[in-house]
Amino acid sequence: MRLVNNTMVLLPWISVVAAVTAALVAYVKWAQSYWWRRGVVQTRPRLLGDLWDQLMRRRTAGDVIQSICRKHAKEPFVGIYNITTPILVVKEPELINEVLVKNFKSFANNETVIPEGADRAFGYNPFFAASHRTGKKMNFLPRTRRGTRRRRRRRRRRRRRRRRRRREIRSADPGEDRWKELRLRLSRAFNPSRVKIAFSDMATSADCLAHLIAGSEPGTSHNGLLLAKRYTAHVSARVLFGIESHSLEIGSQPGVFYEMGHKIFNCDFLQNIRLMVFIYYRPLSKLIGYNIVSESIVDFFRKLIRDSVEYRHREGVTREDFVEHAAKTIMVDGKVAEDQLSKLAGQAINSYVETFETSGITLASVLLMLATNPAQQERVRAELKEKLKPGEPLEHDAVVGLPFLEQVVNETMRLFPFSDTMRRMCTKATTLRSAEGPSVLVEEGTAVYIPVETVHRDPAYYSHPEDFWPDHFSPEESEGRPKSVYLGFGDGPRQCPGPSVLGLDP
Ligand code: HEM
Repeated sequence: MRLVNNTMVLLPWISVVAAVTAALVAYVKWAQSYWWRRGVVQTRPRLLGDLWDQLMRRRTAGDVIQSICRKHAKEPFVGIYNITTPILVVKEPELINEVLVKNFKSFANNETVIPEGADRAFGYNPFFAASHRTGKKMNFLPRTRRGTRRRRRRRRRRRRRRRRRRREIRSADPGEDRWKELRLRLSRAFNPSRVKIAFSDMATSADCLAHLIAGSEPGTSHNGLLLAKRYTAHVSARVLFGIESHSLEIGSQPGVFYEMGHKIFNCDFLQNIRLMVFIYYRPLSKLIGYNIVSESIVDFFRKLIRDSVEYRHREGVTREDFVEHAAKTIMVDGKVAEDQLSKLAGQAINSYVETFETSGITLASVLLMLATNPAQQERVRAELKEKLKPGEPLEHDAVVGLPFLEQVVNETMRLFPFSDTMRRMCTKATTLRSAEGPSVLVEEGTAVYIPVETVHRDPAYYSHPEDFWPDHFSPEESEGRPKSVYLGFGDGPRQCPGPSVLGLDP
């Protein structure tokens, strides 16, 4: 009797929970039919979308998207969902070129934009900076005629969603071309004389690395990733700050520069949560704050800049590098202007990250590929022996003239691209038309993903897609291959400036 009474009391609550759950599921399923409603082939997402495995860190985004693309091999684009947010994955090379290069105006931003000053480090990185927007009001969809009450309600909901999306983009975008300004600053910082000094620093660091390896006990095995990152930490400290970091000294620990670089990407629990929120639910980032890089790292760089600027001012030392640029900005009447220091620390962290992490991982991958492919390693050695004179200092021109080594680096980045998925944001509504297939109207505020790993391993463009085969980049094999199917450094106006600042052809 009591059991029946209890059930009667709970029944309304159970009904409410069941109704709310049903409504929620119905909403999610409706939202996840966005592409289907527009006639675009889409996945059959789970309740939490297609990128759930990436969120749970079970698989990389590149891997998840590659599986989806292979399932829909014939489609020029596929619709997927991050929970309920629609994303368009563009696979056809001509359309990739359209998104990255030809129609840059419509895809001018990366998916993630951090407003200036919102993050103490990444708010100063061109990658996260918004580019110019036209400011015109967009007509997202063709106007439909008067319909039933249900249709009108749907249209109203759609309009509300669009307004929300516009607001989101505008609040992240200060309205000016901040991206252009940051790119310009970067290219000015790396003028030819600056690159010459940087190259001699790299050569000195390479000598230190060679000494470290030669000085180890016979039979010692080295961790390739650790060695590569100790090298890039050494180079970055010299090139950017003119400091001898000791990260390549025999028998010593990797040093504080290595530790700092490591800490930026291996953040603590709280920073990890901020990072997850930042990637998956950005509106919340505005509430809890971006600041993905921890305060202790910013403090380290703040102190480094202050001490270096003061030291150089005291001793009359000049050297064309980041510290010199900092000194021009923050030295006022022989004193450091503290209010500018945090901004410069943010810029320093970005410059450090760009050299330490990307180049370190790429170098480690090259070492791994050469170690596991002795025949290709032999070809690299033969080229080095032929072109470089033993005992002579390493020269920029000599290194640039090593075509097989370049093929090896390109092939490594084909198999292990630093960015396995490039993520752009539609900044101006546009229609993407595939050569022979369907078209899609991409609305402002829709994320467009380029599946780099998928195109890099497409047998239509690479004869040995899953193997390490540097001849993929020989002049004969490269001939006729569409440019957009190799994206080691990206493409278009937002392409990585790294190779060009070093005088290389990206
Ligand atoms: C092997 C080393 C490197 C690799 C593999 C690499 C890779 C990349 C990739 C894939 C992108 C995205 C490009 C796009 O969205 O189209 C990028 C962007 C960028 N890279 Fe690199 N990079 C490397 C080294 C460097 C270096 C040394 C610098 C410093 C000069 C640098 C500065 C940047 C910047 C500032 C961006 C953002 C560009 C923008 O959005 O305008 N990178 N990099």
